[in-house]
Order: sequence, then structure tokens, then C-alpha cells
Amino acid sequence: MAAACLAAQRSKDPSTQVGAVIVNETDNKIVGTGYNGMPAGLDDQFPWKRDGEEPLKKKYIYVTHGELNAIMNKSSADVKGCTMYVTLFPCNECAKLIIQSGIRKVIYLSNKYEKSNETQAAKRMFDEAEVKTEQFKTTCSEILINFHECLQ
Ligand SMILES: Nc1nc(=O)n([C@H]2C[C@H](O)[C@@H](COP(=O)(O)O)O2)cc1CO
Ligand SMILES: [Zn+2]
Repeated sequence: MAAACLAAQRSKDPSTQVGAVIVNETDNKIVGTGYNGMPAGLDDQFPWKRDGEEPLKKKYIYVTHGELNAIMNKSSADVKGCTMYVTLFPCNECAKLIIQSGIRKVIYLSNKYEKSNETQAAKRMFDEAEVKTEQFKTTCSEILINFHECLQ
């Protein structure tokens, strides 16, 4: 989950940064990472606005979710049987991708949009498809990365 949080920090979304890391079933090796961002090559031309009347002027219609990017960036032949660590509970569209890609477990950090239709639909699909969902629990509240120590 720490790796997912680190990936999230690369996101340019000013309000919600989402990171996702996929690990394989056999030895928990990382086989994909991603974060939410505009599709490649569009970065500077598209809005990060979240409010307003016009959908074309808001981010939602354009942004690629962290989960989709993690699946697209996979380094293995497929992600069947894998687990996804993600900093925010997936939406309905990502739930479809996760299910269809063969990922069997989703471990999430936040579920701040729990009441939204997208999250409820995602949960319903995961339950029906028997993809396990579990909130990440830890007693560790932070991981400090010290570049100077890493240099030694
Ligand atoms: N699971 C998710 N993965 C994601 O990558 N996202 C992205 C889409 C937006 O860029 C941002 C949410 O923006 P906001 O509505 O909190 O300002 O997070 C959103 C969700 C929520 O379902
Ligand atoms: Zn999504």
C-alpha cells in the first residue's frame, strides 16, 4: 500500500490522487503500478476542474483512473489471480476492468465515496464476481523515505 501511496503522489489531480499497485499471486511481486492522470500526450490541455455545469470543462470525462493505468502498465503476460492495492475504492468502470482482467482481490485504503452509485455498483459487481475486497489495516502510520540514507 505504501507503493500505491507513492504512485499516487505522481498524480497531477489537485483534489484526489489515486495510486494502484498490482502484485502477483505466487510471491507478491509487483507486476503493475499506476495513478490517475490524463491520457498520454494530453497532460497540459485538459482541465483538472471538478466543479461547474459543463462536463467538457471538467476532469471527469477525460481522466484515466489509477486502476486502469496499473492494469495497462502490467509487466506480466496477464494479471490473473493477482491482488490490487489501491488508495481509493474502485469505481464501477474500474470494477469491470478488474473483474475482466482476472484480479481476484482488491485491498483499498480510503472509501470516501462509499455512498456514490459508482462505488455501490462496483461493490455489487465485486461481490457477485467473488472478487474479494478488504480495507487496508496497519498499525504503521507513516513511512519516511530518506534519500540521504538511501545514498549511503
Ligand atoms: N477509484 C478511483 N480511482 C481514480 O483514479 N479516481 C480518480 C478520478 C479523479 O481524477 C479523482 C477523483 O476526483 P475528485 O472527485 O475526488 O475530485 O480520482 C477516482 C476513483 C473513485 O472511484
Ligand atoms: Zn475507476
